[in-house]
Amino acid sequence: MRDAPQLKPAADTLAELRAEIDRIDLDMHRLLMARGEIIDRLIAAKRAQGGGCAFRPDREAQMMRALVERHRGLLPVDAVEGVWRVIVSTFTYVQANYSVHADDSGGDAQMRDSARFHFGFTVPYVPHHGAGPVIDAVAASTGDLGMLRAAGGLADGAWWMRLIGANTPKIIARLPFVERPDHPAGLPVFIVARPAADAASRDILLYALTVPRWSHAIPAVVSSLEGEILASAPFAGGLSLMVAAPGRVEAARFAQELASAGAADAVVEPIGSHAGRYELNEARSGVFAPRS
Ligand SMILES: C=C(O[C@@H]1C=C(C(=O)O)C=C[C@H]1O)C(=O)O
Repeated sequence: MRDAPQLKPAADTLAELRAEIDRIDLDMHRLLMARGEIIDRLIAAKRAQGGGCAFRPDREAQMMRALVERHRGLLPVDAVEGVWRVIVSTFTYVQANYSVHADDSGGDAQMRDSARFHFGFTVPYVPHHGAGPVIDAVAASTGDLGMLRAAGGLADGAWWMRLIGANTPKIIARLPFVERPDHPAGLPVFIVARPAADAASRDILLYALTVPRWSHAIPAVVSSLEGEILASAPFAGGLSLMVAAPGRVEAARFAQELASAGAADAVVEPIGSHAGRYELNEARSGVFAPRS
C-alpha cells in the first residue's frame, strides 16, 4: 500500500516561497531568451517582404486583445499590458532599430507616459514641437514612428493633410490598443509611419476630407456611414476634416455619398487606417467587448 500523501505544513516559510519565485523567474527569463532566439529568422522573413519598419500594428492589436482577454488573477491588467508592450516593442526594435518621434505641443508628460508605456525605454523617445516636424522626421527615416494626439493639436492646423499621397507616412495604429477609462497611459494617440506591406489593419479607415466651405451634408453623410469627424481646421481658403469610417467605406463611396447629399466639391483622400477600437469593460477582470 502507498503512503498517504504528506500534509503540507500549515504555512510556507519565506525561504520556500522565495525559492519558488526564483524558479518561476528563471523560467520566465529562459522563455524571454528563447523568444529572442527567433529574432534572426523574423528579420530574414521580413527582409523577404521588403524590410523597413518591423512594427506590425495589426498583429500587435490582436496580441494585446488576446492578452487582456485571457488575463485572470490579482496582477492588475495594466501591469500585464505594460510588460507585454515593452516585450513586443523591444523585440520590434531589435529586428530594426527605430525611434518614436512625439509631438509635445499639447504637453510632454502624457505623451512621454504613453510612449514609455507602449514602447518602453530602449526605444529612443524624440520630442518635437508640432505635428509637422513629427511627420517630417518620420518621412525622412526608414522605420521610425511618429506619435500624435488623436484629438489633434490644433496649433498645427490640418496636419493630417501632410499624410496625403503615395510616398508620405500614414496613420497605422491608434493606441492604446485596448481602451478603458482608467488606463494608466490612456491618452488616445495615432501612430504614423511609412507603412509596411500587409501590416496595416483596415478595420477603421481614415480620410482627409477637404471642402471649400462647411455644409450640414457632411456630418449627415459621415454619420449615415457610421463614421466620425475627429478634427477640423481651415485649409487653403476652405476647410479640412479628419474623418474615421468603417473599413467597408472606400474613398470613392464616401465621395459619392457626399456628392449625392449636395457636397459635390468635397475631396476625400486616404490618410491611413487602424485596428478596431476595443474597450475593456471591467478593468482587471479580463472581460472585454468591442465598442458598440
Ligand atoms: C515579431 C514580430 O515583429 C514585431 C514584434 C512582435 C512581437 O515581439 O511579438 C509583434 C509584432 C511586430 O510588431 C512579428 O511581426 O510577428
